[in-house]
Amino acid sequence: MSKLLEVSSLSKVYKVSRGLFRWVAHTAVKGVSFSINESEVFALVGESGSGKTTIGKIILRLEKPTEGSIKIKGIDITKMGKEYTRRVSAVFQDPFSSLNPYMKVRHIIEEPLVVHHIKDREKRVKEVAHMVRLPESLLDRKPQHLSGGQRQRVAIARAVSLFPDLIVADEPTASLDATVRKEILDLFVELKNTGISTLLITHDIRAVERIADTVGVIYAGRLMEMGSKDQLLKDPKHPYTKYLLENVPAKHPKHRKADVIQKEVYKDEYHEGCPFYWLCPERMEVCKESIREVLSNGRLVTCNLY
Ligand SMILES: Nc1ncnc2c1ncn2[C@@H]1O[C@H](COP(=O)(O)OP(=O)(O)OP(=O)(O)O)[C@@H](O)[C@H]1O
Repeated sequence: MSKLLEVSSLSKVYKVSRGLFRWVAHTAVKGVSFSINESEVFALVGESGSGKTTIGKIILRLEKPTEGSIKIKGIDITKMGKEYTRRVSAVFQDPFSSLNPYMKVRHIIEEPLVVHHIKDREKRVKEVAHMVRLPESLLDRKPQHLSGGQRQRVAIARAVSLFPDLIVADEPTASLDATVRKEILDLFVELKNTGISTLLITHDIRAVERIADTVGVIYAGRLMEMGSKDQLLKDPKHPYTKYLLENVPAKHPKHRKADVIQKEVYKDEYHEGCPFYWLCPERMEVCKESIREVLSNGRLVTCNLY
């Protein structure tokens, strides 16, 4: 498989206001590197506030990185013009707010084709509607007359209308019920089989289990572990990955473990040490000061235990 997207040493520091004329630096992403192959579903999984969306936004060129670079097929994305929006598209969590309520579905799907001066648009709209299993009879409706699942199909149809190389899908199923969620997730596998890769951004391990090929686990802006889905789910190495897997929401709340992750750990004081230090059952003194990245056979573990 050949490499499609290469993210190298990506960092993002936000300036956060702390009152009048007072700003503090907040590191949302720190030294993250990974690559996505052609026809691959790469899942970036982590809790709320871990930096997943920020990485997605940087890949979509909606945010600028503080450090690091991103290349698509070897070309730096900052050197690419409008062509980049043809190659990389996005699907967001809430299709209702991301779709124009005043436009008919066919025009929503057609919009990127107009921007890129594509001919034969009517044919292409029908083709992509078929690809995402959106009945043609819905093309003349407006988003408010569709169900949540149908709206997300419209958002995906628009995202694939230019046959991109990559879709950045940020929590694409978070607002859907369980059955529709599975159907929408399976769509990304079908798209993969047509050559479209997906970066799935999610906090949901079950979504990862269902469709990912490769998984990156992110915590407090750092990539803690990365490997194939089987490696990661069957043989997790990092104590944080183990924590995440042990805390996959149980079907009934009374079977869930206590949520021990405290928001206070998202502080910037442990610059060079492990951000999971205070919660890690296997922590060592050295983890306060430094953290080691071990890469072997494409599997990464950012932990002093290895
Ligand atoms: N524009 C911004 N200014 C300042 N801080 C920000 C900004 N955007 C994000 N952050 C902070 O950066 C960190 C990472 O946020 P991000 O949205 O990337 O996390 P996430 O893992 O996607 O979480 P969620 O699933 O809740 O969106 C958080 O601490 C967040 O508060």
